[in-house]
Amino acid sequence: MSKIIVRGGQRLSGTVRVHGAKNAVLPILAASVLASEGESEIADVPLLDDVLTIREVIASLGADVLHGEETMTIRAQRLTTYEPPHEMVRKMRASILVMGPLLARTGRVKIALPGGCAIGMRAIDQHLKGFEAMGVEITLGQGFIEAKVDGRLKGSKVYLDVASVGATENIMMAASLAEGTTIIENAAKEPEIVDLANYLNAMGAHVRGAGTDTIRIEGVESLHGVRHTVIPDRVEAGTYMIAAAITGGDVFIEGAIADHLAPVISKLQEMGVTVNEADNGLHVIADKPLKAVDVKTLPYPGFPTDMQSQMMSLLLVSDGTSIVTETIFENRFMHVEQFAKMNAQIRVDGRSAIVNGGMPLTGAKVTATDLRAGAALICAALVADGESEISGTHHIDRGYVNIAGKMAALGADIQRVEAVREAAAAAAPEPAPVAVIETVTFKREKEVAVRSAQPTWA
Ligand SMILES: CC(=O)N[C@H]1[C@@H](OP(=O)(O)OP(=O)(O)OC[C@H]2O[C@@H](n3ccc(=O)[nH]c3=O)[C@H](O)[C@@H]2O)O[C@H](CO)[C@@H](O)[C@@H]1O
Ligand SMILES: C=C(OP(=O)(O)O)C(=O)O
Repeated sequence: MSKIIVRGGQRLSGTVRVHGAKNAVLPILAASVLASEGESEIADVPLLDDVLTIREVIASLGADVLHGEETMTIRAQRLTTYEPPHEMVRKMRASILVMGPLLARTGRVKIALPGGCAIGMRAIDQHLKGFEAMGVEITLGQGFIEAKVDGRLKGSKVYLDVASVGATENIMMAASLAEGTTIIENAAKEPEIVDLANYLNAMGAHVRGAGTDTIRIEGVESLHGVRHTVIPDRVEAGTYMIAAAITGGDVFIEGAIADHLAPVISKLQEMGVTVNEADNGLHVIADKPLKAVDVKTLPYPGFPTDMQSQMMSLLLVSDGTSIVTETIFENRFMHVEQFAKMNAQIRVDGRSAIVNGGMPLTGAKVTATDLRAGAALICAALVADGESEISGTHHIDRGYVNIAGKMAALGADIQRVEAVREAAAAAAPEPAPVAVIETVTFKREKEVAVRSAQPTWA
C-alpha cells in the first residue's frame, strides 16, 4: 500500500520527458504474437503495471519475452496455449487485445472477460461482432469467452456501431492474417491505431487507411518480427501540460507531439495558457489568470476522455463556470466526489459536470478512483492550500511512470510513501504499526530483464 503526499503551492518549471504511450504499447505487444518468424524488438516501452501484465499474458501463451530497461524483445514462433490465465486477463481491460492475434495464429481462444477501471460498462460486443463476421464461432461462458474458427479467418466488411479503439485494433490484428480483404467502417482514428498499423505493416501486413474512419486490410499468410519504437504518450504529456498550467508554471514537455494533442492545446490556449510548438516537444507557459471553458469528450480527434479529469482540475482554478460533458464512458465522474473533499464546487447532472471555478482548494485525504482520476487529484493537490494525501496509487501505476519523481524534478513538493507492515508486528492480533519509508522513486524502476520460463532462443 502506498500514498502520494503533495504540499501545494510550488510553481513547476523545467523539462519533463514523455514515455512511450501505454495505449500504443499494449496493442503492439499483443500484436507481436502474430509473428511466426523472427523477433520483434519494441523500443520506448514504459515500465507500467499494465505493461507488466501484458508481458505476463504474452509469455503465458508460450512467447519468449526479454524485458530490457525500455525495450521488450518477443519471439512468438511457438505458441503453446490459446488460453491465457484468467486471473492475469482479469487484471486489465487491454488483455482482450490478445484475442484477435490468438484467433489469427491458432484459430482458437479461451479468455476471461477483462477487468480494468470502473469507468463504465465497457462492452466488447463490437470486437465479437467483427470476429463473427470473419467466420468465428463464439460461445459465452460464466465470466469467459470461447471462440474458434475452422481454418483461416475470412476477410469481411465490418461496420462498428461505436468507433471503439479496442475493437478496431483487435479486428485489424486478426484481419492481418485472414484470407482476403477486411474493411472496417466507422473505425477509431486515434494515433495509437496508426502506430499499431505501422507496426503491423512493418511486420509484412497490408493495412491501409489507419487514422481515417475506413481501414482496409488485405490478409497475408504470415508475419515476421521487426523493430518498432512506440509513439510518445499523449495522455501523459497532456497531464504534465495541465500540471504546468495549474501551477502557473513554465514547463517543456519533451517528446509531446502537437498533432496528437490538438484539442488539449486549443482548450488550454482558450483558457489563456501559452503553448508553443518546438521540434521535439511543447513549451507550456501559464502567466495569466485562467478563463473557464466548456469541454466535451469525443473520439479522436475530439477532446480525449483520458484527459477529462485532469482538465477538470484546471477548470477548478479558472475564473467562471465551466461545463464538462463526458460522452465516451458513463461512469467517468468518480473524481468529482474526491475533488469535493478539497473544497471544489462541482454539480453532476447526467453526463455533464458543472464546475464552479475559482474557489480556493484545500489539501485533503483523497482516493484515486481510477487511473486518470489519480493524476487529476495530484494536479489539484499541486495548488491546494496545505497537504494532500492520495491513496489508490495502484491505479496511477497502471499508466504513469514515476509521476511523483517527475513532478518533484519540476519543483513540486511531492513524495511517494510506501507503508509496510513489519513482519513481527503483522502477526500480532492488534492492528500492526505502520512504518513509513519516504521515497520519490517508482518502486519497480530498477526491474529489468525478465525472461519467460524456458527461452527457446539463445
Ligand atoms: C488500452 C486503451 O487503449 N485504452 C483506451 C481505449 O479503451 P477501449 O479500447 O476499451 O475503449 P473503446 O473505444 O473500446 O470504448 C469506447 C466506448 O465504446 C463502448 N464500446 C466499446 C467496445 C465495444 O465492443 N462496445 C462498446 O459499446 C465502451 O463501453 C465505451 O463506452 O480507448 C478509450 C477511449 O478513447 C480510452 O479511454 C482508453 O484509455
Ligand atoms: C481508461 C484508460 O485505460 P484502460 O482502457 O486501459 O482502462 C486510460 O488510459 O485512461
